[in-house]
Amino acid sequence: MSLVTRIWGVNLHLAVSDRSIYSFLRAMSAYLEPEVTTTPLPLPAHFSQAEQSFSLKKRRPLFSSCSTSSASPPALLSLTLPPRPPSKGCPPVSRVFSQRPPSPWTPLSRSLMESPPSLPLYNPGRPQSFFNQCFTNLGLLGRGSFGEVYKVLSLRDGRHYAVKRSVQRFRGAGERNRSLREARNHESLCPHPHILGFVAAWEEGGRLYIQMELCCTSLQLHTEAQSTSPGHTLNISGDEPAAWAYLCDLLSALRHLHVRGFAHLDLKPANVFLTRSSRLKLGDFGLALKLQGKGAPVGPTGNGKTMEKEDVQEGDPRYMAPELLKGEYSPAADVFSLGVSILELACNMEVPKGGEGWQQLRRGSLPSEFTNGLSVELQTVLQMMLAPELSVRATVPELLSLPVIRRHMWRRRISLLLNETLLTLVCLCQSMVSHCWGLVSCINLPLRLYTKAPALCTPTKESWEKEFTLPPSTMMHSDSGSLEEDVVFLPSGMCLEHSPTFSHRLESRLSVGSTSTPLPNSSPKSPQLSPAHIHTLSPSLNLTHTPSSIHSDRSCHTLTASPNLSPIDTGSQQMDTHSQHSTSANSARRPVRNCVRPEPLPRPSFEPKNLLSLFEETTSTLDGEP
Ligand SMILES: Nc1ncnc2c1ncn2[C@@H]1O[C@H](COP(=O)(O)OP(=O)(O)OP(=O)(O)O)[C@@H](O)[C@H]1O
Ligand SMILES: [Mg+2]
Ligand SMILES: [Mg+2]
Repeated sequence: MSLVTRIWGVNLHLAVSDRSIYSFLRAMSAYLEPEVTTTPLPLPAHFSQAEQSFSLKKRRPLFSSCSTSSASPPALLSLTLPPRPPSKGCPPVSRVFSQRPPSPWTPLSRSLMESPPSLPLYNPGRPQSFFNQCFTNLGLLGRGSFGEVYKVLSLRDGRHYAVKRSVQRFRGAGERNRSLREARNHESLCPHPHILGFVAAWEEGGRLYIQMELCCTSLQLHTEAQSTSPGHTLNISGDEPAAWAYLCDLLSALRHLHVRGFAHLDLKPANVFLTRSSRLKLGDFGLALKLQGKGAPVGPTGNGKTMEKEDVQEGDPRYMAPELLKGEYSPAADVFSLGVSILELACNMEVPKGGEGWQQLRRGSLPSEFTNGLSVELQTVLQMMLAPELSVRATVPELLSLPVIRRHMWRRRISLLLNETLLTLVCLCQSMVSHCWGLVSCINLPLRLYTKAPALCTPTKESWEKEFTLPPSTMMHSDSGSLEEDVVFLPSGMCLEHSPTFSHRLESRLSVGSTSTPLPNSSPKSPQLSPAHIHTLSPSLNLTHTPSSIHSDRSCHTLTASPNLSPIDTGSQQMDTHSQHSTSANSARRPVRNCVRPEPLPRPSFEPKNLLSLFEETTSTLDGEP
């Protein structure tokens, strides 16, 4: 068959036997030909592989912050955008940091400026970083294009938080200012029940650190976990009631932002977080913009003052409002992004990154094959939010005044109130149980002293640090971070990941001593450290249960070190793993059970013991000693 097609004004005569060439050329000419009725929008910079149409959500490997232990780095990375391209116009990193600069700690938030941590918690004279002195790292929660987020235990107040650290060091003043703006914006937007809590921010070693409220997971991971859960069938009808609830929470967050003159500009399910009571919190203010004048749009259609181009960065193209491509920044962009997010969640569909599907959404036409299953009310609200014209698109106050939204808002408030009350009651019960457990431990103590059993102990932070402090000759000065920085992000257990270069550094660190057992998983590509590996690493390493695990379903081991620990035999190791799994729900509240013992003594198991068994075990152990 002969086909005549016109590309860039040139008529091509083709003998087409392959339909795919034909459809490709048609798609190309449809995109390139200027005589189409509506001019297609230019594509955002991130578009490399454009999805041509709408599709159901694909199943992805499950990864949630509540199951970080099973997440491999590739699975995690597949959920995130590619790293941002290196900024132009600044000297190479090696020149900026050729001489390793001292890493002074600079508080950025009001909270830290007004009450910085004092001695003995933080001592600036010590070689450890501020982070390392004030927090225990419990694992990686997630990674975005800008930062890595870790779950931490604050040694100041004993609570758990999330700490976000910028992946790259600032390359120039512009980048630093942009990064610091995230912290400033976040701080000025808190507190609000639907904004992720901000605690503190500081700068150290050319990186930004933001300490914030710890959430269970992101909305993106939550919905993916639900769609991959057993028994869940992949269908067009998503979860409309949940979509209404999400809409209510996020409209409330957006109202708060917009009233304060901010636009988020990166609203998407990955930047929305879920608390244990399933309350949604908007986070990641990396692209948030303080608009000139309350709610005034920025750009050509705004108040005449256009933002400097480098001040504004491109967000995720899937959720991006069409006018952002023309440089018009306003709160209306957030309404569009919220509309796309709700469409995705309500219809369980894959939002197109580009191509015809992307263009179609920006022309205001919803994919009827997906939206037909939704109620008319939700379809109408989505149409109002996804209107391509700024003047037609509904504002947040307009949406909040709709009777259907007001109705759902009430329902949502009541359901959150119930959830949170229930959760408080559960927490109360848990703390009562743990108090009872504490009493039992107190009764055990005199008996242990009497029988001269080794006291239960967890190596102190000081001993841990001592063990992990290398001789100066072995300190590494690579561009990706000093050894000290990796120790800052030292994984505290089997359930966490390392920064990509961590494992081989740990290996070299361990091989400095008498042990030279290599880490089986120590390649930067597979940096996860299994408990079995940790057990076989070195006689100086031991695993202890700590009572500080946050998620009861994920009892974390803590990698600790002590000078005179004995190697752990495989049997007890298996038993540990077993007991950890079988009693994971209780492990968070259980006192530390494994002990530092002299070499010949067998290591006690982690199983809960009563007074009698403890007495018997101790006496038999002492009897067996030479
Ligand atoms: N407070 C938190 N609690 C639990 N998990 C979190 C928290 N903050 C971030 N995360 C996890 O870390 C991931 C990355 O965080 P965040 O979005 O703040 O990083 P980012 O680099 O700014 O991302 P982006 O590429 O969107 O700019 C989130 O998608 C989420 O999975
Ligand atoms: Mg993000
Ligand atoms: Mg961000």
